[in-house]
Amino acid sequence: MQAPPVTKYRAFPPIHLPDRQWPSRSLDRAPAWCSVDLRDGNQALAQPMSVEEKIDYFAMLVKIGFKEIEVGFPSASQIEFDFVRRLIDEQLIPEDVTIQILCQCREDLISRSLESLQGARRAIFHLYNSTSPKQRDYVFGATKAEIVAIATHAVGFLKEKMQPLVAGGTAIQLEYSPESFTSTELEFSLEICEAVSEVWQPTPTDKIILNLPATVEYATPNVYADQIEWFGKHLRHRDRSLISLHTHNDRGTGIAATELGLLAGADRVEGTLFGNGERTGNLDIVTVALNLYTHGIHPALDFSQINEIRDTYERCTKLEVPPRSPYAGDLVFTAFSGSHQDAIKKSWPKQSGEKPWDVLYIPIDPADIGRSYKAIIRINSQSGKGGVAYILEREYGLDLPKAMHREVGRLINTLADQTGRELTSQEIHAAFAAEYLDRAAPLAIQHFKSTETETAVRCEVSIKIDEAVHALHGEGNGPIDAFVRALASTALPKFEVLSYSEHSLGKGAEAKAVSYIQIKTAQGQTLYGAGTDTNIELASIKAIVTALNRSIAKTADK
Ligand SMILES: CC(=O)SCCNC(=O)CCNC(=O)[C@H](O)C(C)(C)COP(=O)(O)OP(=O)(O)OC[C@H]1O[C@@H](n2cnc3c(N)ncnc32)[C@H](O)[C@@H]1OP(=O)(O)O
Ligand SMILES: CC(C)C(=O)C(=O)O
Repeated sequence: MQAPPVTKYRAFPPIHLPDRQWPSRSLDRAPAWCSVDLRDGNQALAQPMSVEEKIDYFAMLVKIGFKEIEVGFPSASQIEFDFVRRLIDEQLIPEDVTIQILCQCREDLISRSLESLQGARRAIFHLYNSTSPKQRDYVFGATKAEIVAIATHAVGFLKEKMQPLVAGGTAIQLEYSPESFTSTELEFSLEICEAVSEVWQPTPTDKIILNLPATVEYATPNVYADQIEWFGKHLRHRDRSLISLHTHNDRGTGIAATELGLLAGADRVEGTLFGNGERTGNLDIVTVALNLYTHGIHPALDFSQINEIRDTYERCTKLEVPPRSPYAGDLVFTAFSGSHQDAIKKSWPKQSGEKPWDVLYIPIDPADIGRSYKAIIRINSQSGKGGVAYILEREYGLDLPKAMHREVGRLINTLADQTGRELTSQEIHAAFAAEYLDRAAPLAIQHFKSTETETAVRCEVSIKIDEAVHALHGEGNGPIDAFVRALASTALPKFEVLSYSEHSLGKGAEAKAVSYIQIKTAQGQTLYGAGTDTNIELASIKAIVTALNRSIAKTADK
């Protein structure tokens, strides 16, 4: 970083809006929502979704209740085009849902996009061109007048070329985005939007959508609100326009900017589930919608099964919802700290069905979105290794070493995938025990005894390998080392012990030791075994044996 003074970057200039109204307003209704997951979200994925994944994702968006869904950029690629065709040809678009497509202001792309829409009942045709001084200069090498002409020419071209489609029964609504709006002079954004409207000729019953994007977030959210309020105040035909917000999250305040933009008078919000999108992402619609809900405003989107939604999202995007992501993250309904747990425990019983939600530290009833306060112990195919380790520790006293979490997590995740439902803690423990504690083949320890000599530890071992019993002995710097050396005399795979940890399990006469041992085979495979016994040495020996049994089984599976 540059040493002070920081001259490399400049502050964003404030907006002159002395009579701004938005700071004293409150949100009192849900905006119109438009999901751009399948376009802005998809275009930001290293591996864009397949047509099948897009179909699944679209069905989920419909189920959530989105009435406007930007489904892609059909002139960009065959896959995007084919997806739009499938939606239309297979009649997958419900009556009350409008698809939206994005297109640059270029004739060939407009024509191709219109082709993709043949037979649709309705569509929002979303045209954009970038308007900021830097974009005008670097990307287009064009004057303001030329930038306006790019947009108005495209709108005129669209209006003319869409006539056969319209005559065939497709209703087209125009959305225009002055891309890089927040970095554009407000007067120029207004000028270009009005020029576009002039060509399109919207009416109060057939409005134009003017989408004002924070293409890259450069300023604090209050600046965005000022820009939106300024734009709405100065727009000539406000009653013929819907003002739409489209924020990104470069400074981490995309959600705040959207909420303030709504206070500033916007009608509509574009965003994605869990904020997927370019760079740091788009606005997270889940959060804005549930923020409204927790203020007593129904968002008209249904997130009552948020785990399922997250599951489809993760499967289709190959992204993960971070554990601290509002509402949907694994850990957001989990209190680890004692004072939080105490306050929750005390306030929860005071909650009655009639009263407004008031449980301390939990701003939303987890049940409303299909979650529970014990979310960490709700393990399904979405759950992480931390949750599995937490359950094994909390319910069974098994304090797995951190490095073991990943492989145990994977084991449980596979099981959850296979069952396709949430797993109970008993099922998780049973799966852990079967894999790590009770694996008694092909090796089974029958007898182990160690004795200390003056210089080393010596062990006598009786071990079953497949069905044959072997008597072995070895010497090392401790019982584990001696056992490893004893096994070296057999035909078993060679390995070394990478890590070892143990703790006691239970108290008093019933107490046992549990031991976790990580081995590395000569082939470079690293994996854990675990063992319990009243004898601490034997617990470790059993852990080595299960690690070896697992290794042999995995090698055989390959
Ligand atoms: C902020 C956003 O997210 S906007 C959406 C961005 N999304 C995408 O770009 C995903 C899909 N896009 C694509 O697949 C491709 O960009 C295509 C198919 C649309 C176009 O491909 P190509 O023409 O091969 O390349 P490319 O996008 O680089 O085109 C750049 C040209 O378009 C011009 N251009 C860029 N945006 C626009 C626009 N909105 N309207 C008109 N012209 C534009 C550029 O000035 C440049 O012109 P030049 O060739 O005279 O220098
Ligand atoms: C096309 C526009 C709306 C866009 O995606 C952006 O500016 O981020």
